[in-house]
Amino acid sequence: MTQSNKPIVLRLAAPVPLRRPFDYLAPEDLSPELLRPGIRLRVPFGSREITAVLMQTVDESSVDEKQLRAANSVLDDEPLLGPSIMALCSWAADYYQHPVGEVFSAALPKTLRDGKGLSETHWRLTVRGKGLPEGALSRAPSQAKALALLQNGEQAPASLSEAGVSSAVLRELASKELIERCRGTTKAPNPGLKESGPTLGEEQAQALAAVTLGEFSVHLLQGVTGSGKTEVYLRLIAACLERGDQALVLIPEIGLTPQTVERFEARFKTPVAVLHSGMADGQRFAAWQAAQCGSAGIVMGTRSAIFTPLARPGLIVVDEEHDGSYKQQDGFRYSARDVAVKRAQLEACPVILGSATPSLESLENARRGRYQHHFLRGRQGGGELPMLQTLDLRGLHLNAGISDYLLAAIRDTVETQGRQALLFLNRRGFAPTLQCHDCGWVAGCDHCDARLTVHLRKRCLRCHHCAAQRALPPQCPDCGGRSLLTHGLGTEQTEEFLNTVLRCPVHRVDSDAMRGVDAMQSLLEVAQGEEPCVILGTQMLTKGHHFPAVQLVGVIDADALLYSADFRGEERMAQLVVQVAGRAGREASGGKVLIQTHYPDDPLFESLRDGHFEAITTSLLEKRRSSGLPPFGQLMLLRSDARDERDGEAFLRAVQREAQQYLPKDCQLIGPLPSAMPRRAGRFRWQLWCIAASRRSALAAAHLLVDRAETLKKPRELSWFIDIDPSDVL
Ligand SMILES: Nc1ncnc2c1ncn2[C@@H]1O[C@H](COP(=O)(O)OP(=O)(O)OP(=O)(O)O)[C@@H](O)[C@H]1O
Ligand SMILES: [Zn+2]
Repeated sequence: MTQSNKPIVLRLAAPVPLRRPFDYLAPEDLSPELLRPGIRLRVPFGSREITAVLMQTVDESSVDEKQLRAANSVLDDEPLLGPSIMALCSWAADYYQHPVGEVFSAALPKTLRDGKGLSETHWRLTVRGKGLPEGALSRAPSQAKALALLQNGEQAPASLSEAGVSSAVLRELASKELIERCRGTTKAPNPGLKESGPTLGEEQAQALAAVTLGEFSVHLLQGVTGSGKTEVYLRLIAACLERGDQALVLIPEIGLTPQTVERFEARFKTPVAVLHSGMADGQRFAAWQAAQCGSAGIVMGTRSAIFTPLARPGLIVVDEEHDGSYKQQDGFRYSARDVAVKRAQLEACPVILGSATPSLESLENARRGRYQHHFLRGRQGGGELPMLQTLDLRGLHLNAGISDYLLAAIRDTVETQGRQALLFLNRRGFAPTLQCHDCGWVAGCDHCDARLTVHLRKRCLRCHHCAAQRALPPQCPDCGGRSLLTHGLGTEQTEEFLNTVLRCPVHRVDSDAMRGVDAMQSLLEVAQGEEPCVILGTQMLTKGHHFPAVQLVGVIDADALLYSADFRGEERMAQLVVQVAGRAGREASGGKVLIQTHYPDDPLFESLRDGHFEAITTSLLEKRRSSGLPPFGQLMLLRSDARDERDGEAFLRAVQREAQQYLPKDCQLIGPLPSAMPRRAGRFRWQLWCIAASRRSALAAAHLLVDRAETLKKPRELSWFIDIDPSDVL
């Protein structure tokens, strides 16, 4: 009992871009028991009304009480977000130095952020239905069956339809007022299996046995493509469901295809709730609700699914943990993989990070004993890993980037053996440069420090860094010369060349050709169909898809990957080569990978050739250690972005000056430096690097930098943000 008449102060996460919670007074005559963290309220904000989440109630506000406004209404009688998600969001807001209200927004689907209520998705008996005398529906057996099922309590439509009850029957019963809709409440998911998996191999069984459900632990499952990692996930999920718990499975952006979902649905009886950014609000809301109420035993999704509340969390899986799509690149810049580890700790459950090519961060955590490291060294079904071979390009004649040797290998694969070849080239378009042969003019972007890429098919020039696009000029705009040359390579050009020399179809897979989900889907169908063809593409090819009939993999320009300005360039290149190589000949043996390079003696290629991914990561980790870069130092970037060329630098320099003396001793500020592309979309970009030797000082430094940046006067035109653990520094 409160003695004084002190009003209750509500501390709320409001969806506004400010790095602090907001205090409000409780709505009048509201029973205090209703004010539980995790409920939503409608509150006045300026002249608007917004939906905010209650973080906690406090006795006293830091703001003068007379200034506090009262909340208008309470939206939920039960918290939508449980204590662990609440704690996760608060942790993430602090760790990533991001406005707390926007972080909480990541945990709620749009429908709920807009203030609408949970929908009534389940069916239950009405009072009338409960009191129905036995045998009353003997002439309608399917209705009687539905009633019998509902005697055990409410049911989700999915489990009713699985039991053979159609929606027509449900409608009929509802019209007789025997059943009604209700909100789903927490229930144990159906642990049943539709099919049992294969007998596990020894290494799989060892990995499985090492994971104890019901307590926090982190496992790094490292296994080449096709080694049976997914099978280990499936067994763990089965054990998790058996305990009455739910499993959360994260998949990279492009790996989440109907095939992936089908594989899980084929194994388990429990519904699989799927969440990704391309879904309509309604679908997303339904999946969120199935996760939150516990009716879906498996929740599967891309990056943002990591914030989905679960009624009974028991296991988290992050597939292809090294994948770049787990890091959000704008707004709330979190890493879903890292958040997953934190979440597992808060939920007291195990988390499995799986990959053929783990990130250096995870490998180092395993080396230090923070993560348990399990290996799957052999491929399932005996399919051998393809042989890797470098092809010395020095002095060789190239056609659209392709050497005669590679062309012969492609011909042999598709025309002689009737198999498929997969070619990797990380540049879309026809050519990255258009130049005038007479005066040397080069087509550049007006808004970026970048050249325009030639897209011959669409007869245009495009900037790959901003939205700029213009028609292909018939002559040089500077001197009027008519001989315009293209330099460099792109997928369009290689596709065109291959079409002239091969009789089989050439499928191009890049973001120009693969617009929409369906395009990728139909390509995968072609690949499954096993007709002889060439599949030519960018990054998009490397992720998790199965290409069973691929016998030859060609990496057209490995050098472009090797010499990147980003300190992660070599790591990415090694991951990429191993990942594309993994697409070859899973079912059949004798697959081959040809890597075209001018530097066949680079030690990195040597290790790749010998199949020593570990030798590469060991030497890359050594390099990182000596330079103090991640995972040995923690990196954060304060980035600015301004229309004026000097503003950004001046602002970051001022932040640096103000922060320097308060900085923890083991932190270092570097810069300000211009970004690798100093001007992009008409704005000048600068960055201030901060490297900290420990997590604790990193957090302190992040607070300090953000605090200074927020208080300093800045030109109106300038914007800034902090990127904690950035995945790219360009
Ligand atoms: N113990 C086993 N016995 C027989 N077949 C198995 C076994 N484990 C997995 N498989 C089969 O081998 C194939 C590859 O397994 P799985 O998809 O689990 O590998 P993965 O490592 O997850 O591959 P990727 O890296 O591409 O995701 C699948 O068809 C799977 O059904
Ligand atoms: Zn541009």
